[in-house]
Amino acid sequence: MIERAAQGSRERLPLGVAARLSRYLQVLTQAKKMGRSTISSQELAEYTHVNPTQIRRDLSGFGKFGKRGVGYNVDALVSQIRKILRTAGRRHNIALFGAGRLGQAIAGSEIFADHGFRVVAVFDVDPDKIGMEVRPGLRVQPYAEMRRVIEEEGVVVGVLAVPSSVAQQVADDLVAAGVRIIFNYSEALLQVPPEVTVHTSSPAVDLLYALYFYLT
Ligand SMILES: NC(=O)c1ccc[n+]([C@@H]2O[C@H](COP(=O)([O-])OP(=O)(O)OC[C@H]3O[C@@H](n4cnc5c(N)ncnc54)[C@H](O)[C@@H]3O)[C@@H](O)[C@H]2O)c1
Repeated sequence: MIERAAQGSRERLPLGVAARLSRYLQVLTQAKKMGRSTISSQELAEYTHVNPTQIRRDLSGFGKFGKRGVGYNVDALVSQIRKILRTAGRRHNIALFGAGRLGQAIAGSEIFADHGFRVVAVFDVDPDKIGMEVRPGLRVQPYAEMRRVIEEEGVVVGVLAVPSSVAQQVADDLVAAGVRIIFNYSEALLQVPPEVTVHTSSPAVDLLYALYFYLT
């Protein structure tokens, strides 16, 4: 059903559906890394906290991949969901702001590597950090260069690993540079125009969410 609604049109998926598909994709990618070839809707439910009926409904368009008693074929489901989320075969370039403790950890790790995300630029204002190699082949660039680099590299996501006090300014500059997705690690409440999406990552909030399931 979702497949039919999304394929062949530029129509957007409802936010809830897109969010659930992303969660299924996350679990499926982990399962794949662990060498699993099939997964049941019951297991997907346990890992995503989405109820199995909802999962089966969401994935009803993938009927031929879901076999009773066997579950879904992980590879097939990953590629179908990527197609629907329009991430199949695409590379999404990320610019990271702040090369401090968190920024260096992000740049040096593979946390954004799944699903085609790649950190292609890192910016800082601290002269001591500019030029520093955060990953082989990736050096910290001066913040003043952000606009030019964003255009040249086709950056679509800005990740904020800067102090909260400067996060709004960086967000404003990103919006002015045409970036429409901001992943915010700082605690600042960011004001952005409606066409811009801000995702704030907070381990404490994620833990609260986990606690909610534990307590009920
Ligand atoms: N959500 C999380 O999981 C999580 C975890 C750790 C830290 N944080 C937050 O991430 C942010 C960074 O934390 P940290 O420990 O790495 O701090 P840090 O002080 O080590 O690093 C911050 C870096 O930002 C740079 N910076 C300052 N202004 C800038 C600007 N305008 N443009 C680009 N770079 C700029 C600084 O020079 C510094 O290198 C903080 O807001 C912190 O609260 C979030």
